[in-house]
Amino acid sequence: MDKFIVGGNGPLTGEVASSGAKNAALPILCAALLSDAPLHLSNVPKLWDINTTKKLLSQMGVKVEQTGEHEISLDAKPITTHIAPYELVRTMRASILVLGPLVAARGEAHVSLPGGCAIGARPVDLHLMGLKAMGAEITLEGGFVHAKAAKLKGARIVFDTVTVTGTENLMMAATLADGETVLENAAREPEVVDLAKCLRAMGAKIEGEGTTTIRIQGVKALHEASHAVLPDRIETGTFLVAGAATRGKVRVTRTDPAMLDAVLVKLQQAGALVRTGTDFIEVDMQGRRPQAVNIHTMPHPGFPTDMQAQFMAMNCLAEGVGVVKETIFENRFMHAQELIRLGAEIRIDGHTAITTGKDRLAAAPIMATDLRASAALVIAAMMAEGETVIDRVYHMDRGYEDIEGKFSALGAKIKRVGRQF
Ligand SMILES: CC(=O)N[C@H]1[C@@H](OP(=O)(O)OP(=O)(O)OC[C@H]2O[C@@H](n3ccc(=O)[nH]c3=O)[C@H](O)[C@@H]2O)O[C@H](CO)[C@@H](O)[C@@H]1O
Ligand SMILES: C=C(OP(=O)(O)O)C(=O)O
Repeated sequence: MDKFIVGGNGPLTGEVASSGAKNAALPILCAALLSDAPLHLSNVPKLWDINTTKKLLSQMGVKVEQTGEHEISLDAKPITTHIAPYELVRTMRASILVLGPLVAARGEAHVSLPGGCAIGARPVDLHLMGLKAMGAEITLEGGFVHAKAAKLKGARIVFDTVTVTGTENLMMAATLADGETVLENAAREPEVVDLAKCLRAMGAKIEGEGTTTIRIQGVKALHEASHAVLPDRIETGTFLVAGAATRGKVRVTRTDPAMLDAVLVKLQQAGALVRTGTDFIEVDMQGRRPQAVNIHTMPHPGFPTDMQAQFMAMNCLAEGVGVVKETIFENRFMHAQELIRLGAEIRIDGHTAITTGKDRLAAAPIMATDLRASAALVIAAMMAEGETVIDRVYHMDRGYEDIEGKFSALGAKIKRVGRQF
């Protein structure tokens, strides 16, 4: 199993380019199932989750062709099966995103239930509730969701909780339903907007993405299209926090500052000078120690749960006390125990983590428990004295392209041991 060896270093400085967004690319790859015509994608990041999705679609009979380093063309015409097996789904929860497109376009889907994961229970009841409202017959058996519908019907669906992949699944399903579907209390994440943009390029009729009400008029069929995946705001935010935590100056290019409003406010509160242009963001700590910040995770445009762990890492060596409240997932503090192994002072009280900034952290063997926890541990290890060994970095490979290459370009001492990705 791969490990990272991370040496403590001074301020990170320099420039890195953002890759395409994992959380936009995954639903967009699944959208290919909606059509018998090819879908050509660019700016697709090189990640394990993308490989898993390619495998999942290929084993269904979809023709998946890597046409360039970051380009993929898909053709779902030759599809032979509508089964998403447990072996693939258990390694990537986002596999549930094949459910809506399969029922809508192929009339049937057998998708393994994803189950819980390191950050929480993560049920998919709202995905199923929406498909039922659209007329699908749903049964659960042997750990699988079986969904059937000769033709889905438009419906008004009110989410009682904001769900990103739930919104995406039902938006995709609705593109081919009879009549109008209205999604109320829909997720407003930029990745939902990017999916709508891709679906529209395929011929779907969608309005209101990026607001809490999305209207979809079903069409008979979708056609050939091309789409460039939007930049990864969480990857961008991770490099910016690493810059701030190490008292450095980091610029991330090929990004969009408008997607990171809540994160940039927190970086400013931490004491960073933040400069933005149309496609870059720069943080500059001017050598200063960061101030601890308080975080309250919320659906977009609130502070993203996927940035919570990285800010907690920064708070460990910051000036003062930082209170982090996690409201999206019930178990997203696994990184805290590992940060404590590096000498951090963190008290967990239910869904709140209270960090008191220390003067120093020191290296220790630690273990990554999920994707963003891994990023937090790398940031903390860069601030710790000595060489930290981080185990189970396969979590990080799920969602960060060439993470050690990009951190090294900023001056980090990070080395992978074991198999290369
Ligand atoms: C592939 C992808 O895009 N993953 C993102 C997506 O995950 P994902 O789409 O799985 O997260 P959701 O937005 O669905 O989850 C939000 C909350 O809703 C609950 N819920 C969700 C669905 C459901 O049917 N019932 C239910 O109760 C969840 O348990 C959670 O408490 O959004 C999360 C929240 O921004 C991010 O952390 C993930 O990175
Ligand atoms: C939680 C995440 O991803 P997933 O929903 O794929 O587990 C994430 O991207 O931080």
